[in-house]
Amino acid sequence: MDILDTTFGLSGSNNNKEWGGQVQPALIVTFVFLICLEACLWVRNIRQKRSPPGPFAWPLVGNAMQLGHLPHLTFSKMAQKYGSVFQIRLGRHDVVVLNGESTIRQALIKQSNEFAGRPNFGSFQVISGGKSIAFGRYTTLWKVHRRIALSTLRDFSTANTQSMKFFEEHVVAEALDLVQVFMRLCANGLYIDPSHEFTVAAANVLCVLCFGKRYSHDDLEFKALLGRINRFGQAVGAGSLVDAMPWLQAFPNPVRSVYQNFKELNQEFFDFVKGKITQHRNTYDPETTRDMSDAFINVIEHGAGAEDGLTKEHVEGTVTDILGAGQDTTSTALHWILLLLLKYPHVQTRLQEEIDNVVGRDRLPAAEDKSRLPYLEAFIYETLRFTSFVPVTVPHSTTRDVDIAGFHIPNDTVVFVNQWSVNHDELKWRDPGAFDPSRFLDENGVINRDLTSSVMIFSVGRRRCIGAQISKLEIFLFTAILLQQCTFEAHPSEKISMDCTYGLTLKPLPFTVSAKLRGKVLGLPEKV
Ligand code: HEM
Repeated sequence: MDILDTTFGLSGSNNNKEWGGQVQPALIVTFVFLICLEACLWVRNIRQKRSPPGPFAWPLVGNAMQLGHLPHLTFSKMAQKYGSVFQIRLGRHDVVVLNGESTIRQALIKQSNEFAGRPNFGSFQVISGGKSIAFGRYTTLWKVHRRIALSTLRDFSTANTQSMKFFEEHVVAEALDLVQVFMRLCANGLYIDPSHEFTVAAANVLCVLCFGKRYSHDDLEFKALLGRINRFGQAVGAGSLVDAMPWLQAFPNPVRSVYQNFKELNQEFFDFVKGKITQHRNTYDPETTRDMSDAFINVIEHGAGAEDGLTKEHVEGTVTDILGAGQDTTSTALHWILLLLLKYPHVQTRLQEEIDNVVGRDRLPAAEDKSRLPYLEAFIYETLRFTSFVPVTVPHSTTRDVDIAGFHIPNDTVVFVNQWSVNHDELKWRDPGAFDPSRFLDENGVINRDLTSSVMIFSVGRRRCIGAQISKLEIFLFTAILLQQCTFEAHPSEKISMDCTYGLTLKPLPFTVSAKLRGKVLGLPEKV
């Protein structure tokens, strides 16, 4: 014990004192050297005027400590100082941040190939068994993979009248089930936290598409799985920090624990999907396509995908991606919608009046009613704009040396796209910090399509979300049906807060709601 104390202990060791005497000045000299080096590089970049400007980056951490709890807000402030294209440093990576509609469109649409990459982050390899579309690098194989995912998703949703009807029926069934769950849980005026119910509803729409199966709101195994997906968005940031600063893995710290957790939850989620795909393979019949898993097995393992070089693992990767990317985002959207209905009861009343006038009380709202419900559409767009709940896209990277706004960006530079800055640009939106659905309507109540297409939440260009169309339809149907059937009331003693938790998606803080039936519930169509 004595030996251990004198060899490794902090006090009473002559060795340590000797080392301390040599190491401390050495550390100080190294640190000063690094600062000088950083300063020289920073000044050189500014002089050259070729690299985008940006704040001074500290050795080792760069600007990581300056981003704060809501980085999109920090980026928007920095853009006011440095311009719409600026550069920060995160650990060992230079990161270019793009802000504002014209700059982002210039990069992601006009120079779409150059900005379509994803950084070569180790943490991205952990996702969807390393075969993710959303986190995959921009290669020829990736393009085939994405094309198959997008066309299969369309075949099962919006490709034609028949697929649209199929998709709509499932969403309507899920929305009506949600009404019944709300009625059961809110009986006798009880207030409930709706987050789990929205998560299950959004996940079920995708599970029906992918596995031909939906789950009960009380299914414990499904509940645990969804909890993992929900934590994904929060934990993915820790992965990126570890990629930027690998030394964070060397000692116990909160980022290291979150990253460890991130790896585990990805593995568990991937294993769940793998089990489902195995069941599909065991009962696969090339003559009958039961659901999207069958369709992916068909095209990837037995069709064009295999010829192009896709493997069996791409089937699991695709389904994991679709469930992961689609569930959390859509349920978060529904969550914000409900919170805003509670905060602005007069908006809720106006929406119900519009639905009652156009649809009535004898049938359910349908997709084809959309064009005759402009205030509802305006309300949904304003929710997407105002909350901007995917404030920054998945990180992009450049695929070759490229120039933008007069600045030179080398190949393989990490690029952050600040969608929030587009939706809150004071030059574009009157009073962007106010929630006002009417901003999208002209004096005759007609929706302004130029404005709605300026709302940026699904990104644009080669990496644009593949689920944009189905989630817009889903959000429309859920909102219309819930509002036609129920009135939602906030807890009288609860302050309605717009504060949120930060991750890949911004989520409202927990709140409670009471739902009251407005009349008789219309009949449930047949469910899977
Ligand atoms: C309101 C709902 C949704 C929002 C706000 C949303 C938003 C986004 C955003 C911002 C991206 C990143 C784009 C970029 O990096 O530039 C993305 C990518 C993606 N989303 Fe969505 N999404 C939603 C729903 C869905 C749904 C329902 C699905 C699947 C059915 C889906 C599948 C994907 C996939 C596969 C990608 C990766 C695309 C790529 O890297 O090429 N998303 N989404």
